[in-house]
Amino acid sequence: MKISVVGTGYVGLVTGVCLAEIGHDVTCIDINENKVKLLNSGKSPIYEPGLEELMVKNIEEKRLGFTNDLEKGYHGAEVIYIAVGTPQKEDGSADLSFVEGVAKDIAAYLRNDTIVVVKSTVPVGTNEQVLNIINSLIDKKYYVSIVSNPEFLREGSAVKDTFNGDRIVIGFEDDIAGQVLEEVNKPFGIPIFKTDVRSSEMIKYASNAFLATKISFINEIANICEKLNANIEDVSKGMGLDQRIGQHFLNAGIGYGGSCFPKDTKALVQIAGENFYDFELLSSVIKVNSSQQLILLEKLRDRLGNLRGKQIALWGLAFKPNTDDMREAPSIAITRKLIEEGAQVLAYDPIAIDNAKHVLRKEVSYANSFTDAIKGADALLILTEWNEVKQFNLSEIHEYMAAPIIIDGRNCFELDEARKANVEYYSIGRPPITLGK
Ligand SMILES: NC(=O)C1=CN([C@@H]2O[C@H](COP(=O)(O)OP(=O)(O)OC[C@H]3O[C@@H](n4cnc5c(N)ncnc54)[C@H](O)[C@@H]3O)[C@@H](O)[C@H]2O)C=CC1
Ligand SMILES: O=C(O)[C@H]1O[C@H](OP(=O)(O)OP(=O)(O)OC[C@H]2O[C@@H](n3ccc(=O)[nH]c3=O)[C@H](O)[C@@H]2O)[C@H](O)[C@@H](O)[C@@H]1O
Repeated sequence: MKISVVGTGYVGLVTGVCLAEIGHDVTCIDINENKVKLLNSGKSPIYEPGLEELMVKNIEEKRLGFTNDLEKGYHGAEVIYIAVGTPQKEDGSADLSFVEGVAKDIAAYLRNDTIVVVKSTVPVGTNEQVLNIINSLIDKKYYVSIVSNPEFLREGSAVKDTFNGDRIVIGFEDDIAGQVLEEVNKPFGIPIFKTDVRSSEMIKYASNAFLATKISFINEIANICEKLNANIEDVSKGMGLDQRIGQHFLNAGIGYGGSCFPKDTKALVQIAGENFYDFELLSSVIKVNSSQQLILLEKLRDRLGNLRGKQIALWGLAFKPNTDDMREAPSIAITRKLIEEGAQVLAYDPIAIDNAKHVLRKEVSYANSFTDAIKGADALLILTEWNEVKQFNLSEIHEYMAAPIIIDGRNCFELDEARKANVEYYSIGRPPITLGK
């Protein structure tokens, strides 16, 4: 099938590459010329395990191309995927200007019947709006139908998720369009859940909101565990063994970040509000997450007192491991506060430093390695659970820090390990390890 994918961000690029891999003839369109140049030279603009290799393979096998020439990009497409951003506006609602812009572009270049698939995360009713925009602008001899196909991939495992997802959701009113999308996706071998367009749009927001709720819930349980000297790791495991609860997304930490949970939870509260419904539970989830992002600082102040002039090392800046994405990373709020309180911050992240430089306060300095960051530090804060962090031999920390104080926002180490390594270790929802204990 001849497919065009509009937007080559985390979702569009992965979708385009994976659709090519299952045999479709794919053209990816982006208005960002630099991105397209990079992509055409076989380089991925984002860090995503396995993506670049698969991309190069499909370019070589002539099933995948990139362009910023809209006429060429849209020409002859039987299916057009919209995968552009839907960022958060100031009031929390979703900014649909990119999606609407693409709808106008599609109308301007349409020369055949087409199925438009909305992959971007959009408020209920947006698919209808997109179809109305296109239909109001095109020659009536062309027939356009719309299919909602929300995306559930996670950054850092996007390619793997695309080939191994739990479900593919397609929402449609036009049965033929639904059948075509089912055919397009069949080679993935993933169960396909069919529904109407509005329910499909809601499935995406409800799924992200539910996952965010799990995280804020377990973080509050962790905070209570700390007061009661219980251990959140065991509490999560014990809860997760109940299949009705499930073991996933019960890792306590410094809260969720990233390009989607923060914006999609806020957008859903906004959508509910516009329809005269106060989504109290989700509003609390968001509030809990904001406080949780700063919980390490409370622990740091408890231990060091005033932070003025203190040298603080940070391990990890990205909102999660295996990605260079810094959007809404907890490190942004944490570094802002540290700088405001007069601390000197030296940070290391294996992948995200280039992006971090654009969003963190300019006072933050960057190290060349994890160990470089902790040399002479008064305390270490762990913000991202990179494998290199989890595999670090804690006993070696004495070579770099005279009196190691570690405040771990991602529970990377077993308490016993910290005890044996003779370090002071404060984590989330677990008893502290203080020297001699
Ligand atoms: N990042 C993620 O892990 C996930 C994102 N989503 C949703 O997918 C959508 C896309 O997200 P990302 O890929 O993160 O966005 P992104 O911001 O990384 O990429 C969007 C791309 O669209 C391009 N673009 C904007 N207007 C255009 C136009 N008129 N024509 C062609 N290209 C255009 C931009 O240049 C950019 O390269 C959002 O709605 C997001 O909520 C859904 C699931 C996962
Ligand atoms: O809509 C989206 O963009 C995507 O949002 C999330 O994916 P992503 O943001 O890439 O990453 P997650 O692995 O879900 O992690 C999100 C945040 O939650 C945090 N998290 C996750 C799980 C957990 O148990 N505890 C926890 O604090 C992570 O550290 C991270 O900051 C969803 O998992 C995807 O299904 C969805 O497609």
